[in-house]
Amino acid sequence: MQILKSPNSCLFSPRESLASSQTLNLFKYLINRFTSEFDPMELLGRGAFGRVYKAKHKMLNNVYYAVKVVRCEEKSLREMGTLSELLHPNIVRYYTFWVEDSGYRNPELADGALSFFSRTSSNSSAKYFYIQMELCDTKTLKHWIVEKNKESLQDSKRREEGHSITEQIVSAVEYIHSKRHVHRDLKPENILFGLDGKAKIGDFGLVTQDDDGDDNALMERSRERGTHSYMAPEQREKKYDRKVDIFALGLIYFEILWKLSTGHERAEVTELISSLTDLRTYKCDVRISFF
Ligand SMILES: Nc1ncnc2c1ncn2[C@@H]1O[C@H](COP(=O)(O)OP(=O)(O)OP(=O)(O)O)[C@@H](O)[C@H]1O
Repeated sequence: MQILKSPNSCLFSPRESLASSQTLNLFKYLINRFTSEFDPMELLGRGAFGRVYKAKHKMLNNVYYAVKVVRCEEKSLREMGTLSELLHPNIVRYYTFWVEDSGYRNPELADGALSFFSRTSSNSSAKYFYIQMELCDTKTLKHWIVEKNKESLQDSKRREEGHSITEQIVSAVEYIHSKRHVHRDLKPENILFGLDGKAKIGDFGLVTQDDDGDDNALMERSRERGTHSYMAPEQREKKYDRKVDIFALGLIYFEILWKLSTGHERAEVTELISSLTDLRTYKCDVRISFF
């Protein structure tokens, strides 16, 4: 029997050598699952906490995903926990997640040494979540609104498409609330378009639990961030509930259908929606009465 000599002078038979190379591959896979399983193709975007890559699955033909790489923190755990519970055509689909010791970075993908990776590199114990999600278009509802604002407001296509997009978002928010979650950061930038053309709510980084069963109870919450311009007045306080999402939806609906050019127009709309606090519901009659 031929005996192989390993670099560290242990002796391996061919069978042992095969077993050890398989173990090594498994080890490499566990350490670098992202690059073992996927070919990272493109940096799709970066947020305050992470980066999102377009990645091709190595073993599947023409199957692409969005993989978000974020530091392991409570916020990202909350995001994954919620996403894993949700399955809806208008919510960015989550597949799975895993943890690695380092955050992927590739200068060839315009992925410079900026942001959270370099900031955290001094912390050798930092771990990273890799969240495998449905790949969407990089153009969000924000882009859609900016494009439509360049066109005439009389454009009937804006209304037609706008109503369809609104219905899809409302359906997703209803579903999120039915699962007793509050998104808390609804805004056009967080509404993506799937490759199937459907509107999809993403970025569940601020998601929280709604109250347990009592629709009228207001939960005591840590006063958390969100996006100021879409935030319901009560969200700046400690007690609020899912209606904060309906408030943001109301503003988004206005922006989808109308060009809010000035701060004054925006303030008027915000005031109108605030005055409807008690009516904030998904019901069509309220949505129609906005106009
Ligand atoms: N599933 C996806 N498919 C395609 N692009 C995506 C997907 N998810 C995110 N992106 C892109 O990556 C960018 C960064 O997303 P990410 O959720 O990390 O940041 P963010 O929305 O700015 O949130 P944060 O509030 O955490 O900073 C988004 O703006 C979007 O353009």
